[in-house]
Parts: sequence; structure tokens; C-alpha cells
Amino acid sequence: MHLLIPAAGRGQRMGSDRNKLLLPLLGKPLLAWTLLAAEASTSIKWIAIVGQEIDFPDFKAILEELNLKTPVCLVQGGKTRQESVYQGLEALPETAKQVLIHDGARCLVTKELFDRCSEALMTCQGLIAAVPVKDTIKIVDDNGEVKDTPDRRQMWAAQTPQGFQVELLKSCHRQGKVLGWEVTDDAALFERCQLPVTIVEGEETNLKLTTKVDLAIAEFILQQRFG
Ligand SMILES: Nc1ccn([C@@H]2O[C@H](COP(=O)(O)OP(=O)(O)OP(=O)(O)O)[C@@H](O)[C@H]2O)c(=O)n1
Ligand SMILES: C[C@](O)(CO)[C@H](O)COP(=O)(O)O
Repeated sequence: MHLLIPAAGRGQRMGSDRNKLLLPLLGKPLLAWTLLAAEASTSIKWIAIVGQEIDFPDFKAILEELNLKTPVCLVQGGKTRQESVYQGLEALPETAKQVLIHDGARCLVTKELFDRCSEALMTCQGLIAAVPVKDTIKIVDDNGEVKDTPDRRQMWAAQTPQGFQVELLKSCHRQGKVLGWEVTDDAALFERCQLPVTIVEGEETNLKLTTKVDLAIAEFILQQRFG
């Protein structure tokens, strides 16, 4: 299985002075934990980290330190996550028929989740890891007034990995580019093209490290796992 790791963000919500994936977390850069989970999976055979050129020296240093068996290449990212994934897709080898996409920022992912997604992708066109929402969700208008309370039983929080047949996802991305669609995940492009997206049970601990509090939670979880 081929894996793309979008890692070209700036970490603005983290309030950090550099890419949050380079921040230390229990003695290793955040991105190193994501890579180690991919390396530990039995299905991932090729990895591309999609990043900004300014971060490449740090990414190379991480790769040197980890000395992974899985081949890893670096791909130039774009201004948005959507653009970064597009560039990553263009950089896939021609032999790649299926692809998993996993945010570098979701560094608590497990090897089991990677393998579950790889296996499920053998029998579907597109999938996302997701978990049922635990909170009651409100639809709110621009004035801060609650307009609706959707049925929670139908609501799932999208995570990554997200997995797709490569040619289908490429054509969704191209269509999105032509029509100016702006989305926050790849499944949304698939949905807009009326292609089916299947749910794979995600993990409650598979957080996207977005703000400083997430760093503290992640450190606690990693300490429980590996400490
Ligand atoms: N132009 C971008 C923006 C984001 N990402 C990646 O997409 C993932 C999810 O994005 P997010 O958590 O929003 O990361 P940032 O964009 O870094 O955060 P922020 O929005 O707070 O700046 C991250 O692994 C991030 O590196 C990317 O590859 N290219
Ligand atoms: C892809 C994703 O992680 C699924 O939850 C999420 O949509 C990324 O969104 P962000 O807006 O870039 O944080």
C-alpha cells in the first residue's frame, strides 16, 4: 500500500513558530511518531511526506534518525491541505493502484488502524476512518443562534487514514480544481463526485494535534502506550 502524509501545514492554531510536526513530543518530533506507526504496519510499503521545502532539511534529519525500512520520498506541498494531497497524488508511482492518505498531525494513529484501512480498501472505492460523535451537535447561524440539533446517531467525526482507488481520487481532485471546490478532506471530493465512501471504525485516540492542549493529551497517551 502507498501512503501519502500531508505535512505541509504551518500549525497556526498551535501558535508555534514553525511547522507543528517538528515540535518535540515525548523525546521525538511529532512527525516521527506518525512515521513509526506506518513503519510498524504490515501493509504500508511506500511513503511520501508532502511538505514545504523549508522543512525538508528537518524531515531528512528525522528520516536519518529513524532509519526506516520502508522507502520514503519528499514531495513539495501546496498552500492548502487539498493542494498538498493533489501534489502527492501526482508524485505516486504509476504502479500505485490504491492509496492511503494520513495527516502527519495525527501522530497517535496505530499500525492496526493502517492495516485495517489497507485491508478494507481491497473491496471498496473509497473509505475514511471515523468515530461516532459523542457530543450533541448544534447547527448555528451567523448571529450565534442555534438553528438545529441533528440526530447524533447519523454523525461521525472524520479522521485519517482515508483511502481511495488512485485513478478515482485523482479525477475527483482534478474536477475539484477545475470547479474551485474547497474541502477539508479527500472524502468530501469523492462525495461531491457521487462516489461511495465507506466508514472504517477509527480510534478515539487518533487525535489531530491542532492546539497546545492536544500536545499534552498526546504525550499522556504515548506515555501510557510506550512509557
Ligand atoms: N498546506 C497544507 C496545510 C496542511 N497540511 C497538512 O494537513 C494536515 C492537517 O492539517 P492541520 O492540522 O490543519 O495542520 P496545519 O495546517 O499545520 O494547522 P493550522 O490550520 O492550525 O495552521 C497536517 O498534517 C498538515 O501538515 C498540508 O499538507 N498542506
Ligand atoms: C482530514 C481531516 O483530518 C479529517 O478530520 C481534517 O479534515 C483536516 O482538516 P483541517 O481543517 O486541515 O484541520
